[in-house]
Amino acid sequence: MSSITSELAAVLATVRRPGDFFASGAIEFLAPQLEVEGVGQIALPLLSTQAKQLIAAAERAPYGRGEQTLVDTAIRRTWQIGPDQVRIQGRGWARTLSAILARVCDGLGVTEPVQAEFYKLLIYDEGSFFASHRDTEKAPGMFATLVVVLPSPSAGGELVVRHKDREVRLDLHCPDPSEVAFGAFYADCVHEVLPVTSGVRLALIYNLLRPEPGRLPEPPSYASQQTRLATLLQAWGAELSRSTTDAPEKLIFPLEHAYTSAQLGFGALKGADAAAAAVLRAAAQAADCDLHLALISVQESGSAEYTGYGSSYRRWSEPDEDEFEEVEVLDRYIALSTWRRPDGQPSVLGVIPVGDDELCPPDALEELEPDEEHFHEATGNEGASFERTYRRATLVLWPRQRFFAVLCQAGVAVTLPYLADLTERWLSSDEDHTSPLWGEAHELSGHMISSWHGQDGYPSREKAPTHATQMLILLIQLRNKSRLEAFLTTIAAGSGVYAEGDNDAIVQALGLMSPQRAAALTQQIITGNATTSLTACGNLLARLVASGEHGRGGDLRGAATALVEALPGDPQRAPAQGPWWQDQSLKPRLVIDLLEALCWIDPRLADDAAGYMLTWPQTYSLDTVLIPAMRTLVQSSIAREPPVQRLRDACLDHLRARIARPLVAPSNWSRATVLPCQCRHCTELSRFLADPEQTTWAFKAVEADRSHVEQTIQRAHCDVDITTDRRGRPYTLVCTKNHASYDRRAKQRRKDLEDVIHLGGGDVS
Ligand SMILES: O=C(O)CCC(=O)C(=O)O
Ligand SMILES: [Fe+2]
Repeated sequence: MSSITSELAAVLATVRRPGDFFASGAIEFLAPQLEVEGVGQIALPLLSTQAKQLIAAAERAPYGRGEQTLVDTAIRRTWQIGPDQVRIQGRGWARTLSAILARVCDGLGVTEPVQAEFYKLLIYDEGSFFASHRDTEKAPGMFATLVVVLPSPSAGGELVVRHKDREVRLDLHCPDPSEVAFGAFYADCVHEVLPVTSGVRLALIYNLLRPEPGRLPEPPSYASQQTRLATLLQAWGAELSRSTTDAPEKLIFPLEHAYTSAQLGFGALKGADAAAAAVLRAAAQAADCDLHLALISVQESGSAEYTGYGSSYRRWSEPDEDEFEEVEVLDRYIALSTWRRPDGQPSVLGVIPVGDDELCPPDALEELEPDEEHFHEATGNEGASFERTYRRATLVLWPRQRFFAVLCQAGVAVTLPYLADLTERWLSSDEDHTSPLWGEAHELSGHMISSWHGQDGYPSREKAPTHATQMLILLIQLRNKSRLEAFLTTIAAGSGVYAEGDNDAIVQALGLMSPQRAAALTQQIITGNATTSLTACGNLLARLVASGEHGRGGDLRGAATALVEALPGDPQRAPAQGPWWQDQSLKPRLVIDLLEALCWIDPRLADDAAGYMLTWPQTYSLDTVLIPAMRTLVQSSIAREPPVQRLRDACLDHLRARIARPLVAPSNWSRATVLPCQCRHCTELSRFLADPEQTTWAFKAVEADRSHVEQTIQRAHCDVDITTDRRGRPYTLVCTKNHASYDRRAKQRRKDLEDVIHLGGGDVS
């Protein structure tokens, strides 16, 4: 058993504090009253005339080197106005600043109180910049710098911040004049302002201080955890790429805080969750893994015990939920859904099942508080039960190269549209099989085939193509012969993958292969499916013959023999019934398809099959199977083939024998009296039936007796119509004799005569 889940969780347990070495963003604001001594009120966005006035009132900004402050426009070229000359007021400004501070503290991971001290106003005109430097501590308690860029049209002037081996480039422009952009970074960061290429960049610089004494905040550093996680993830990925491994397919790390699906997103994680996500994100990147957020939901149900008997005052009220106790969890279902990607793009993933071995740590979901829990009282034959659900946000990882394996866990409802999209893009790219799109489709289809299983439940009534047909059509479009072979082999393996509706696509797929290979695969499909889908298999063979790809007597003989061997015979030895929705009764169409295929492939085999069917008339009923089949076959191209003639003759003999039986209309009202019951009432019924004069019999009796007599009439197919007279109790069953059995026989004879003519048996009347 792989220990990756415990190890990953152990490392992440030490990652508690969120935050990075920088923070940035934009925020809506109400323009402050900005007043500069010697210039007056400044309008925002900044006008170019006022920019000129500001520069006239400003001085060249110096930079610090050691103890000195120097002015050198080769190192720093920008204008500054000191805090004593600048007043920023207005109702909204204090609010804006504290909102900025809250976002900055979040981003830097600072939880203690922070004060922003205005340091200076900077005006960068075209060509202004500030080379790489580190800020000197300008006030006691200073731990970071905050830059607020006010609305003013400009280009260039990005702030580049470096910390250890990382670098970010902050573009603090706000296209919308109702927003200000801000950036902040810890004091130990080296940073620079790139040259402004046009317009003017107007920035307020603040020192961020910790007013209380104590250790200054520092950027959280999880470099060692990150390295350790990356190593763990890399080893896991390598393990998974081996063919035999018990490593989990994905890793699932439940978060601490609760998030609704609307709240779930990488930008909205709180506290330690944000810290874990940030570290995992970097480690995943380094180890070539995908990282997602998702909601895990656990549904449990099981047996419960009623424990509330003690409180007698409740006796007459409904039992209360907390008077139950769980006894045993009997059923548990865990799945992931509501996927969020780090880049905010929509995810193609749907509901994906969770393996027990994927949780980090393995006991992560134990001792959770359920979101919902219900107990149910015991009923007649079932004990008390409970059901409950848990929902949690999680971070989910898998090696990038295993993406398709994970996608397959979402099932064909997700993978088929994905494969269809790849196929369509490949088709319209006009590229060949070396195209990366084709490669992706090849890889995905491989995973799909190896995890393919039969239709769940009974097939829908809709005529939509089955999943197997959709898969075959995509593989045909991709001209991917190896995957087609593999998929046809999966279909051949039985277990409910194959359905008659797939024959069209199967024949098309087989058409891409050599006749020998196609024949071998057909034989496998028939061998694997004939017991459950005989009619479909017969139809497949007939279609294959009709496709004209296969020579007479040749390669299809094996498939044909397999089909003949699978024909049912002795009804005593019929195979066990399949699921209720599968109608396994023999259809005339099977006989038609079978003979059309066999007469072409091997007439001797066709003759064997015909003889076999005549041996088991109970299975191959003349009236419901063979005669209807012959009506079609005598019109077909194989009408003159000996096996067809043989079956036709048998049908004609059967019809003629029945026609020869006398048929006379009854001369009086006496009717057949052989009844399956001799009880008192049925004996009375029998007497009525035998009576040549009596046409109706009124049987006044309680419901049970009436319905018993009614059943006898139905079972014996008596020539009697029944109505119930509801006047007076008990009601009366009114039986009136008719000519039904004579009518039936007369109708049968008309049909028999017609069939004889249809089968070419000549005039027999
Ligand atoms: O203008 C900026 O974005 C940063 C200015 C700066 O680095 C400084 O004043 O020390
Ligand atoms: Fe600076």
